Amino acid sequence: MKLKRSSRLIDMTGYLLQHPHQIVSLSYFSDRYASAKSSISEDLGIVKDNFESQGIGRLETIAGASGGVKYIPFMKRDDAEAFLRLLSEQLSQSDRLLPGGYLYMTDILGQPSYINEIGRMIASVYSNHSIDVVMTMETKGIPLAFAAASQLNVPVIIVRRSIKVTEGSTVSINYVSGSSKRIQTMVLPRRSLTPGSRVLIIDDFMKAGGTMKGMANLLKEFDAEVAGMAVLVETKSEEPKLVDNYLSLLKLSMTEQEEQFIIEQGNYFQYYEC
Ligand SMILES: O=P(O)(O)OC[C@H]1C[C@H](OP(=O)(O)OP(=O)(O)O)[C@H](O)[C@@H]1O
Repeated sequence: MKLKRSSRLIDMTGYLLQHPHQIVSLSYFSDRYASAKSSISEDLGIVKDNFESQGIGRLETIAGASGGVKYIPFMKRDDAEAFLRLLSEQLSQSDRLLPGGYLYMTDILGQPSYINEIGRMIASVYSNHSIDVVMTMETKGIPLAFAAASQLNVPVIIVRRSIKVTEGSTVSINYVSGSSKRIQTMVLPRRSLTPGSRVLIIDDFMKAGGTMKGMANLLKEFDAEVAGMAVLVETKSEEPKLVDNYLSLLKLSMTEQEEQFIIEQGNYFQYYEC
């Protein structure tokens, strides 16, 4: 369809935002808008400048016959800090503290506007880590995993607590979740991962880190590698954690009697590169 430049720019922006981490050729846009590649190239320059000035992300150019442009979602630091302040304020409501040092977050995990921003923050850190798959443990980590995976344009695999007849042959391991101090089981269908896959592990909450460690150990059974670990909230207690090199957006600190708590910034910005 032949469009004037302003309409092309709007449609092109929408298309790129809906196809993160995917190479889109100039020929595709040239055909889509019945416009010369030189015009498309100028359009993409305008979109690129706007993405970067607005902190929406980056537009990478890939040369060669199979080249084109690729939209890389990226949240600029000011926006990330502002969002963490908002999230921290929400999670600091006094009635959120649960027995056992947990935090009630189910409402946040069910709110797409929050989940999408958290996904974008995590994807901003791992956009150039060659992630093949995002992995999480049922249940509360699932929305976070999908939000990050959609921004990274990779699939999600979900670790289950028990064998499901609907998932074919499976690999299972036992682990100790520091939270419960009980031996628990992790199960993943054998066909979930190919050897050598680079996996980003995501969860909503980390206490002792046993769940994250279990998922990292499960990957060894598939000859896959941990390319990153990210949690929304970690606890300040239960140090040292059972895993290292994980990213947390927020940190929960409690008084001795576990009656009062504060939400602090996690270690996110140690991993964040402008
Ligand atoms: O760091 P750890 O000491 O291992 O604890 C973190 C676990 C515990 C909690 O899961 P649960 O609330 O037990 O399970 P679900 O996500 O299904 O609600 C959380 O979602 C992490 O997966």
